Amino acid sequence: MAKKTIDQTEVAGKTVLMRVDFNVPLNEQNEITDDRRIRMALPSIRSVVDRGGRVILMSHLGRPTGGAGDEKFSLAPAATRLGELLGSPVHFASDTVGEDAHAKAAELKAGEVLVVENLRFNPGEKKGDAEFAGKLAAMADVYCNDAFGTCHREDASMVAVPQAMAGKPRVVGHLVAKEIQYLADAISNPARPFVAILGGAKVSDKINVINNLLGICDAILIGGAMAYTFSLAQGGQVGDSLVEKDKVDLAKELLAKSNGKLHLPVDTHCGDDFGNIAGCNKKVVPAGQIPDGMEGLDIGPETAKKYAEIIKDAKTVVWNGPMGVFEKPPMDAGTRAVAEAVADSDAISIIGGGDSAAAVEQLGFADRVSHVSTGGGASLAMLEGKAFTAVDLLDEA
Ligand SMILES: Nc1ncnc2c1ncn2[C@@H]1O[C@H](COP(=O)(O)OP(=O)(O)O)[C@@H](O)[C@H]1O
Ligand SMILES: O=C(OP(=O)(O)O)[C@H](O)COP(=O)(O)O
Ligand SMILES: [Mg+2]
Repeated sequence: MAKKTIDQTEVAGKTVLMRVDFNVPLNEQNEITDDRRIRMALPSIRSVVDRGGRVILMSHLGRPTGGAGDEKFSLAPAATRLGELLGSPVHFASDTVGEDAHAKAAELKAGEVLVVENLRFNPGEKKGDAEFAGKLAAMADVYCNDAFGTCHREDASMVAVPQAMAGKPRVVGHLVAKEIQYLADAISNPARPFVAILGGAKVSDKINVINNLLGICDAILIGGAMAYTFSLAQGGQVGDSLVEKDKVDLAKELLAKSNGKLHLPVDTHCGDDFGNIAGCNKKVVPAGQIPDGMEGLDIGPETAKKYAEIIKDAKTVVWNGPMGVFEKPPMDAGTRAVAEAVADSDAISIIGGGDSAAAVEQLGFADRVSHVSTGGGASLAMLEGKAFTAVDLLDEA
């Protein structure tokens, strides 16, 4: 059923608390390397600003642990970038529900925007804590969810906050409405062969979706760090590669029921210093033969060729997660080769995820795919047919 949108909501003189996904990729200098997630939130923000509403934006960024070094997860660079894109200054509060946020929210004038600091600096966010949610909810008259990349999460800002705002308008933003519509249409009756490509670093999250994808897709191509958990499951050597030991049994089960659908790398490009990829010792080895002291950083050239052959015949492709550490050449080669194969194919192609979107943009393929989605985990959840609690609880149109 269609959800009520921000455009259908009276906002003049009101404060709109908008959940966005400003979890943008940052480089080592803390500069935003891809601002797509901010740009894609502009229509909803402008919709409120242009009609004389006040906007309070909240988001997470990264996965802060509550320890030293968390400063690098500040949303301040995202707020600055938003101001540049809007062409007007944006206020920034150095806390989320503390004194600074309250003072700045109270001073906010019609047509102005306030970004509060990273939601995940508060332990209550991941826990879905009602007290934390209540403090956010009390700041506004309207709730808007425009955080497509986070719609598969049940964090406080996604679920407990709109629950605490029952009785007030709780609506979807442009981006969420548009992404859900596009993905639902593309995957409800996919042209076949239907190929899923899975990579990236969030192995423990994303390995869980493979079970359902085996029943939906014709081929699943594995790259990124997930490959090494499968290598371990096959008794291979993974050196210092990123692995999820407690997912090895699941990987074994998935291999046993794969029915030839699950495709694993045949070779791996590895290196001996993640912190200095350009300058370290590197070599291509057969999959499952990564020496001690080295770690897998990309799929090898034979794997890229094998995957390109499968992609060539695909009619639908959904891709989440880079094939390697694409930010650091030469470990961009696998992601580039797969992106090229997807761009050259005549398949409907959807590439989703904060980092995957950055990869296709930086490698120059964004204009040659059907849809670049702001959500990785979120688009996979849609592909699995999972419902989003964070959207279901919003008002019907
Ligand atoms: N072999 C690997 N080892 C470590 N990190 C990897 C490897 N392959 C890819 N990555 C990293 O995965 C990250 C993206 O993962 P993820 O967040 O799951 O994807 P997305 O944002 O597209 O959903 C990238 O920053 C990339 O450097
Ligand atoms: O970047 C995100 O997802 P993605 O890496 O799957 O695209 C979202 O902001 C969700 O972040 P989370 O996976 O830390 O909850
Ligand atoms: Mg990511």
